[in-house]
Formats: sequence, C-alpha cells, structure tokens
Amino acid sequence: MIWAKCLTVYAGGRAVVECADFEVKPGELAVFYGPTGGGKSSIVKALAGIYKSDGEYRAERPYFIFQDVDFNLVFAYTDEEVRSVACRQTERLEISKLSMGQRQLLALRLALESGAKSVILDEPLAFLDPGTAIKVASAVKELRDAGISVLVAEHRLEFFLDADRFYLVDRGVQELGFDDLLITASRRGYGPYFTRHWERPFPIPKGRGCEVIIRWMKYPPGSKIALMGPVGSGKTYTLYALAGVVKMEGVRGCRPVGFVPQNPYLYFGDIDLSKAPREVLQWAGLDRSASPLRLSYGEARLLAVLWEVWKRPRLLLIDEPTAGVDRRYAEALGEVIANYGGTVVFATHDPIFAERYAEYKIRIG
Ligand SMILES: Nc1ncnc2c1ncn2[C@@H]1O[C@H](COP(=O)(O)OP(=O)(O)OP(=O)(O)O)[C@@H](O)[C@H]1O
Repeated sequence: MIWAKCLTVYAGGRAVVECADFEVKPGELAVFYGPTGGGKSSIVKALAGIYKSDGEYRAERPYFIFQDVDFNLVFAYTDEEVRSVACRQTERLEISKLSMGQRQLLALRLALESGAKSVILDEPLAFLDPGTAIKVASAVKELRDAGISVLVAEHRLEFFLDADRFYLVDRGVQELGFDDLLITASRRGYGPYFTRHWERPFPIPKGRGCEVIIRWMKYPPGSKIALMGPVGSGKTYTLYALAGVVKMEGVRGCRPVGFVPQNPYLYFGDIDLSKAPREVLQWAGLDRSASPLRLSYGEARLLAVLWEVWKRPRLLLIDEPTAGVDRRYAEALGEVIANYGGTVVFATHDPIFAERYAEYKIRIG
C-alpha cells in the first residue's frame, strides 16, 4: 500500500507540491503524469525520505527505482547480488556494458525479488526506444500482477494506458479519469498531444554551421539532423565520433563543438550559474546563485541546451533532447534547435519530434 494525506513537499526551502492526497492499493498501478517541473520527482524523493515534507504518508516495504537507474544497480547492491539475479539470463555481467533498457529490466527484476510490497519508479521509460519501452512497461505491470502497489512517474503515458489510477501532478495532485487527464493536460498546454507555445521568445543567437559527414554522406552547414534507431545501435557513439572523441569510419564533425549529454545534470557537474549568459538566466527566470542541480530534469535539459547554444558552437550535438520532458518542453527544445544557425545533430527515440524538427533523419543500426 502507498498513500499520502495532505502531503506538502519542500525543496530548496519552498513548497513545490502542496497538500497532495493519493493512494495505490496492493495489486494496483498508478501513474503520476504532469508538466516538467510539476513535482513528480519531488514527491518520489519525499516518499523516500530525501525531501522534507509535512502531512502523512506511507509506502509499505518500499523499493525505489530513481531516474538514474545506476543508483540502484551500482550503489544499492553488491556486484554479487546483482549477478545472482542477472546471471540466470546472462553468463557474464558487466553493468557498464548493459543498455539503458537492460539496466531498467535488471532493476525491475531486483525489485520483484526484493520482497517489496510497494515499488516507486521515476521515469523508467525516459531513454528507451518504443520496442524496449514496451518490454520495460510490461515488467512494471508484472509487479502489479504480483500484488505489489506500483507508482510510476512517467511522461510517456501511452505505455501505461491500462493503469488503475491516474494522478495529475502540477504543484498539487489530482486524481482524474484517463479522458479528463488528457483534456486537462492538453488545456493547460503540456500535452500529451496539443501544446501551447511559450509566451516568451527564446534568446537564440544566430550562430554559423559547418558541413558534417555521417555514414559517408555530406550534410551542408546549418543542417538539422536526427539520428534514430533502437537502444544500443550506436547513436551516442556516432555523436562522440562527431565530437572527435572517438574515431568512426565515414563520420566527421567540426569545431567548435557543443555537447549536451543524455543526463543534463552531468552537463552541469558541479558548476554554478555565475558564468551563464544573462539572456539565458533572464529567460529561465533564474538568478546566478541558483544551482542547476536543483532544477527538475526537463528544466535542466532546456537550460543546458540554451547555454550551449550561447557558446555558438558550429556543431551542436544533443543526446536525447526530449527524454523525460513534457511536450511543451519538447517543443521548446525543438524551437531552439530549428532556429539556431549552427549545424545540430541529435539522437532521438521520438519520431514526432524528429519529423517536426529535423531536415534529415538517419537510421543507425
Ligand atoms: N533540491 C531542490 N532545490 C530547489 N528546487 C528544487 C529542488 N528539487 C526540485 N526543485 C524544484 O521543484 C520543482 C519540481 O521539480 P521536480 O523535479 O519534482 O519536477 P518533475 O515533475 O519531476 O519534473 P521532470 O518531469 O522534469 O522530471 C521544480 O521547479 C524544481 O526546480
């Protein structure tokens, strides 16, 4: 059983979610859906006791799978414990060589075998291609079928249409039927299907592009190129080759190059905002004393892309721009990509995004 009664969650000294009520009974699957920055991860962290909160909550024998699934595999278990579960499927196991989908499946198997009565997952599908996302979503549903209370925070609603409960998380929490959830989210402008444009235009510098070569084909300066293909097909590796970090036949990038990795928090590392361009900070409504690591995933991704664009690279590389963001943020990122004068290559699992914002789509793998 998972439940909360008037749960208020605090982050960075302010209430980011107010007086939330929700419950997930044994054998039920509930979905938290809502805008980027709406507070989904903050509630998950409050349930885990990491963020401060008021009100009451309980998660019976809980097991958490955080946005960064490596936390589960690398820190929570010994290598032997992970292997004892994984090696029933594979003879040898090196976590670093597993794809994101394999890592998620492994974490889910560990959850199933842990004897947990409630499992709470934050964005399990964020980095997965549709085929792998279906497998991981089925593994999540197996937990429900085993009588566990399952709560999943996810932007990719289409994989959990058969959930038992839907909660809209937008600074508060509201239980809605599926149709009402779609209508309310669309009206408020964060998807899943219709989005509202940002009121403020983006501060995007002009920039100048360069020619790139991918799979022996030349693409002219300023091209917007999507790399598509299943997980593990080599999209990120191709981006590394374009960045000049590794060598790959038939691939050539140029300099200066900008790179925004899959995990936007890695982009920021431990730097603060004191060197960020004024235009970007103003646009994002942030002040220089804020830490980017305190932003939500989607907020951090958009800030990283805008910041990188302001360095005016001739070639901008972005790994999975829309992973873990709502449609409104996806659209914002698309606008930045489309309007920047430099060459932009991005790896994506999002066909709608690629169709809309890329001039060239290259199948990898
Ligand atoms: N440690 C923190 N310090 C200050 N503010 C924070 C902190 N953690 C989260 N926030 C803020 O709380 C709000 C909710 O963030 P949260 O990460 O919970 O959103 P989310 O719904 O999970 O978003 P996403 O879909 O992008 O992951 C955001 O405005 C974020 O900037």
